[in-house]
Amino acid sequence: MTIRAHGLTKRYGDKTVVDDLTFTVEPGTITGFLGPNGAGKSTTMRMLLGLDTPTAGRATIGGRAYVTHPAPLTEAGALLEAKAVHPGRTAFHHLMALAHTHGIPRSRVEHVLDLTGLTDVATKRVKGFSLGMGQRLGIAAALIGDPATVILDEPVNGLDPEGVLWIRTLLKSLAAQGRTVLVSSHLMSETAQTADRLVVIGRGRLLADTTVADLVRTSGAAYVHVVTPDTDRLRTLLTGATDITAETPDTLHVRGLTAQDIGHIAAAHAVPLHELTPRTASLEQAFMDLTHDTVEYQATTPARLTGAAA
Ligand SMILES: Nc1ncnc2c1ncn2[C@@H]1O[C@H](COP(=O)(O)OP(=O)(O)OP(=O)(O)O)[C@@H](O)[C@H]1O
Repeated sequence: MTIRAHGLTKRYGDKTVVDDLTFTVEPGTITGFLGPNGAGKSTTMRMLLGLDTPTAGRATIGGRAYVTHPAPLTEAGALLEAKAVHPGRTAFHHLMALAHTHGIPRSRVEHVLDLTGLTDVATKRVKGFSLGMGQRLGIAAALIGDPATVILDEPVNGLDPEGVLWIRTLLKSLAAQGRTVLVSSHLMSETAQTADRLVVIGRGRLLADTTVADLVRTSGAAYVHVVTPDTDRLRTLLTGATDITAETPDTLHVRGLTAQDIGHIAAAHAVPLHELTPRTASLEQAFMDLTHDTVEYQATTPARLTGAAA
């Protein structure tokens, strides 16, 4: 089932939290939904699921609004932040109650408990659960209807490294089964290890709808590190470069040309090269470059620490 947001907009008073967002999430892929804190990810996900009404625009799953599906839990399962679970209930009873109201058999409850590694604690009360166990229970609930579409808001929150790895494997298997997987995060490096595509937002606006590789390539942070005894000559030959900086007397950092382009040009003009290395920015850097202007709360150094005030 394809998820589509078309011109999706949400305003609270005069604040536009989601601003004319249009994107598509395809089946069989994991799409990472990225943005700094407060970018509007949760609000967008809530609108996809019909929990918030858009001020303008439309959100559809499989061509129709989520709430109009006859059996929504089998169409889309979701983990949203701060999901209320009755603390006195056991994990098993929580899931059974959910299954019961949706005509889902007990065998499916047992299956999702097993899938999320909660079988051994299924009869424990939820109030004794760690953050990670609560998160696993939320994921079990999201998967209970065997949904074609899975929407998870910050699923790795509170998980230890083993849990993070488990989530990654789970998401990959869900996508491999042909499901549509949309997963939000504010952690680029974590998302890049799992996602096929990235939808990046900042202050509610679409900043990129791309693949990980393309994001790094187009972020402007990729360059080629060139070492040559003849930097002056090479500089004059690299007319196609968008930017050339001299790092040391024999080192150039070249943007806008590939290592292959530079190698060919140098060979054609018999300029000796001692090093020719493509260097890409870290994903974290690419993400920060992209979202920098949209971060709500920029860190500033308090005057006290700079010695400006006693
Ligand atoms: N009910 C509401 N009334 C007013 N403002 C709201 C409401 N819900 C969210 N906001 C504001 O909308 C903005 C986006 O919030 P949202 O939770 O969607 O962002 P997010 O990208 O999910 O952030 P985070 O990563 O911190 O969870 C924030 O500035 C938030 O304060």
